[in-house]
Parts: sequence; C-alpha cells; structure tokens
Amino acid sequence: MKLRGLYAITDSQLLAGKFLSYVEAALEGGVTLLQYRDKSSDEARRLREAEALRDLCERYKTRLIINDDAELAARLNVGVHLGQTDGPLSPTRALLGSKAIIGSTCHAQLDLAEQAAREGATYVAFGRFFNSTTKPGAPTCSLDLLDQARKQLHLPICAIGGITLDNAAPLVAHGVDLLAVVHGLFGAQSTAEVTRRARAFNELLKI
Ligand SMILES: Cc1ncc(COP(=O)(O)OP(=O)(O)O)c(N)n1
Ligand SMILES: Cc1nc(C(=O)O)sc1CCOP(=O)(O)O
Ligand SMILES: [Mg+2]
Repeated sequence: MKLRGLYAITDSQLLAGKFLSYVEAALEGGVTLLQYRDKSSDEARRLREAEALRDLCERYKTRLIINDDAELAARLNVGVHLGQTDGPLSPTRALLGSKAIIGSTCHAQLDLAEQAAREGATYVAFGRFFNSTTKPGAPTCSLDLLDQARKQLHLPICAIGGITLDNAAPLVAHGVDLLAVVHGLFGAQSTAEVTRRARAFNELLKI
C-alpha cells in the first residue's frame, strides 16, 4: 500500500478542551493517517471519541488508526497500531482483514521490522529520533538506521519522536514516508496554526 504524508497522533492531555476542533484543523491541512492515542482505561470515553474521529475522518477521506486496541479497531472497522507488547500481528491481521492498515513499532531494530513485514504489517515505525515531550523515555533511533531500512524493506516507513517542522527534512531525505507527530502539530496556539503546520509537513514530503 502506498502511504505517504503526515501521520497525526492525538494526545488526550494536550488536546483537552479542544480535541475535535484541533483534529479537524489538522485534517483541513491534510492528514494521511490519524491515530487515536489515549492511554486511559476509560472505555466509554475511548469508544465515544474514536467514533467521533471515525466520522470526521470519513468526511475528510483520512484513514483512522487506533493505538494499542485491536478490538476497538475491529468494532469501528478501522486500522490499528501495535507496539511490541500490544499483541501479536498475525492474529490481528486475521481479525481486521487484508485491507486494514496495521502499523508496528520497531524502535531502532531492523529485525523487528523484517518480522513485522512477514507477519502482515502495512507500515513499520522507527523512533524516537528527537527529544519527545510526549514520550521522553522512548528508545532512540538514528538516521543511519533509516538508510538500511530503506534498502531492506518494501513497506512504508514511518518516523516518530520529537518531530517538528524544523527537524523533519533530514528524515524525509533518508527515506521516510510517514511523519508521525503529536506535539509538533498539536502543540499550537490556534486551529489556524495547526492547519498551517499540517500543510507545511505535507510540503516537506513532496519530493
Ligand atoms: C506511528 C507510531 N509509532 C510508534 C508508536 C509507539 O507505539 P508503542 O511502542 O506501542 O507505544 P504507545 O504509543 O502505545 O505508548 C505509536 N503509537 N505510533
Ligand atoms: C508515541 C510515541 N512513540 C514513540 C516511539 O519512539 O516509539 S515517540 C512517541 C511520542 C510522539 O510524540 P511527539 O511527536 O510529541 O514526540
Ligand atoms: Mg502501544
């Protein structure tokens, strides 16, 4: 599957009180994938918010991805992103079907990416590349790894971790297809600024 562009990821704390308006502002600017990332155990709220995002994504023809939760993704008929401890890929592919987008966190490990490809992942994610306020403790990854990944893998490559408009260009130059961003997109003072940033991220990927 050809996937290229901005991969916007929600953050429930950062977006408190402006959740849908900021997400819609990002979609206005152009979002290839939108991930609903909520680490709480409030299942009723998670279902409500995920349904609202699914409806919004349908209006903007954007693909919705649920973080961590394959059951919720199956319920809404959308994609899922799985980390190394979020459950196995093959049964998730069987659950969601051949057309679903399934992403896999591979940190800085090509062997994990090769395995994810064999088990049916749609894209692989490497990170973190820079300091991240959202997930400061995530393991780090280098641009060299991206070069090797580009040579070895035939799947879309996603980069994550502290990505901003000021530091994203080298990632694209080293073969990244998807720029996954929380703070560098949604940590803005206004909806207009979110839209501007989304457009600018997409411009970076037009090479
Ligand atoms: C696009 C993308 N890449 C990596 C992650 C991180 O997934 P994971 O390691 O499971 O950590 P959590 O996000 O669940 O805290 C991601 N969510 N999205
Ligand atoms: C959710 C997540 N996973 C990471 C990884 O490296 O696997 S970094 C990260 C946080 C991304 O948010 P921000 O763009 O604000 O840094
Ligand atoms: Mg996870």
